[in-house]
Amino acid sequence: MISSIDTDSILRFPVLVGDIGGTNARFAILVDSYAEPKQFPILQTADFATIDEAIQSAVLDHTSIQPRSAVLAIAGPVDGDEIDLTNCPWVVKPKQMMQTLGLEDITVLNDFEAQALAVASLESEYLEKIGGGTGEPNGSRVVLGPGTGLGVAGLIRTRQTWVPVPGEGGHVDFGPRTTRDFEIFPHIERINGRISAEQLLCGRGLQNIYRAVCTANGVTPDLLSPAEITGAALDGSSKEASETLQLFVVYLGRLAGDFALTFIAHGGIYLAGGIVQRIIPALKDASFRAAFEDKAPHEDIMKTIPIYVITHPLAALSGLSAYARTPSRFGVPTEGRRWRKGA
Ligand SMILES: Nc1ncnc2c1ncn2[C@@H]1O[C@H](COP(=O)(O)OP(=O)(O)OP(=O)(O)O)[C@@H](O)[C@H]1O
Repeated sequence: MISSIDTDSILRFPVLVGDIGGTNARFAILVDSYAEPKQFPILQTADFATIDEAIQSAVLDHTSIQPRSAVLAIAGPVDGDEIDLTNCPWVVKPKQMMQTLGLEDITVLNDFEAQALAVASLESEYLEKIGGGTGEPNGSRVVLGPGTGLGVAGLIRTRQTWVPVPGEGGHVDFGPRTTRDFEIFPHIERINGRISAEQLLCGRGLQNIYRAVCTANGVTPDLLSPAEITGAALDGSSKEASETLQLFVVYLGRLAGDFALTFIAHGGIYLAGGIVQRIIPALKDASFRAAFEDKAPHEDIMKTIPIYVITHPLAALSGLSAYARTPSRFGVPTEGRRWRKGA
């Protein structure tokens, strides 16, 4: 019987850890509790028909180590024995994976829980601080990651353990505030009539803001990908791209401030994913922290809360590895998300 906070949590080594996103999947094997993870090259989910095939040919065929356990983080809700990924056709079928891949024990978590586990365990060398504030070591933390979508998770400390709080915070409503916002927002694409934070704060969000800025200015958009937009903003070659990045940073600051208030996150706000790592100079602009702190009547609290960009290239894998080594350090409920041979 598996209890809701798993007391029988020890994982048998070797442990396969995997961070499976919409576009990329990253895997590593932990041979024992002390060894550094053995990493495998990042693979594109589109290159493999199934996750079983990907693990077999990109991991198991390249090592003599046979993992006994697996901890996998996926972008999508973990419900039932067949788990669909949100932005990818793979279906995770733990019972089948035990047979095809020789695993005895499989735990499936949400990708932002994995980011939260990373926040609880990363060394300071992988954190770049943006502005002031001093984190309280045991204070609540929030991780926000604009990537293919927008992920949000909380992390709270209770009874000597870190408890990740997964959620769907990327889908909260996001409204205009400044005069300029009111000019731009009518041109932002809506989903069922509404603008959620994810419509603005992810790769697609950069494109949405850019197109809306171009429409508001009466110019034809000529930059296509999120990378082109941030590239043209950072090298100053496009006025609309520059404004897009400024707005992106301000909107991210506002939303981060809202979640900091929600959790009273004295432990800090942690920004995850590939986009923030690429726009650190823009996040260092005073407008980002100003938007974060602009939360009357709580500006004084906001000033004390630190913000960090996670610079670790494989942060989620590092969080999963920390969990696999000592699951009891973390309050991760595994009921309905852990499959064991013979259980
Ligand atoms: N230089 C860049 N500037 C802005 N956005 C970028 C840049 N390079 C890539 N992107 C966008 O970042 C998003 C992917 O984010 P990220 O690299 O964090 O991946 P992810 O969401 O973790 O991916 P996966 O779903 O595969 O895990 C895509 O929308 C992509 O277009």
